[in-house]
Amino acid sequence: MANIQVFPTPAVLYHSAAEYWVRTAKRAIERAGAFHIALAGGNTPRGLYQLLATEPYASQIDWHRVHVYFGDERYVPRDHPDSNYRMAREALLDSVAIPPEQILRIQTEFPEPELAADDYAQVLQSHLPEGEIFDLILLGLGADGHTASLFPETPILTVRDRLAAAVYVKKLKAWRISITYPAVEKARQILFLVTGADKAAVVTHVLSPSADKTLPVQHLQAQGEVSWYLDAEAARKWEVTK
Ligand SMILES: O=C1O[C@H](COP(=O)(O)O)[C@@H](O)[C@H](O)[C@H]1O
Repeated sequence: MANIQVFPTPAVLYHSAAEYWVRTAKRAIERAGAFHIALAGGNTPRGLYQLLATEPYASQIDWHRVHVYFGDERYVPRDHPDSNYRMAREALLDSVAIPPEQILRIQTEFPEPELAADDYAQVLQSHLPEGEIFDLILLGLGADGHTASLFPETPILTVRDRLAAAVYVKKLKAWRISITYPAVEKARQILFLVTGADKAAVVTHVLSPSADKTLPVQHLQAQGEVSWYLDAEAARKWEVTK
């Protein structure tokens, strides 16, 4: 059963998510000496990343022990405005003392997206602790029900033998590279961040136990703890129907 919390504004949500990150990082570092986290891309998490780079959060985290991965990436150069890595770098990674070799971005320099995905699958296998388990994966939710780049009606949804894969998203006319269901499902903790009125319909669908299981996020068989942090706008229809 997921833990679902609704916050009045994105700003309040970001503070709670920053506290969640700090708690989870401290616990992982106490337990294993390292914190392995996969970041979400898109717009929603930017405010969280910016907050983590400031006080009172930044000094509570031992950044030297943080290992950063990405849940998905657009197949664009790393300094492209659409790059998830660029967003995270500008909002957080440039401002904190994570050793560069512990920032494991999805390398989009490969001539084919499949090669970039194969490379990232190897990176995950060789860098994640035994069992390929993330301590925390941050995820978003698209209005069409995608999470990471697990888009509806795409072949990546059936991939279970690799930790990362490439996917062509017809409606975007673009390639993405994403971690796959098995990589997500093994995580110790998953935190979804969803804000904005444009997500209200999909939030209601995804969080209603009786809704048709048509969206990728509904097929996630998470083994660890799952939390949903919603702002009031995103939760508005769900709160009415629950
Ligand atoms: O394209 C993407 O979309 C989702 C949701 O993004 P948001 O801006 O609507 O929050 C995101 O989680 C994913 O990482 C990203 O590549």
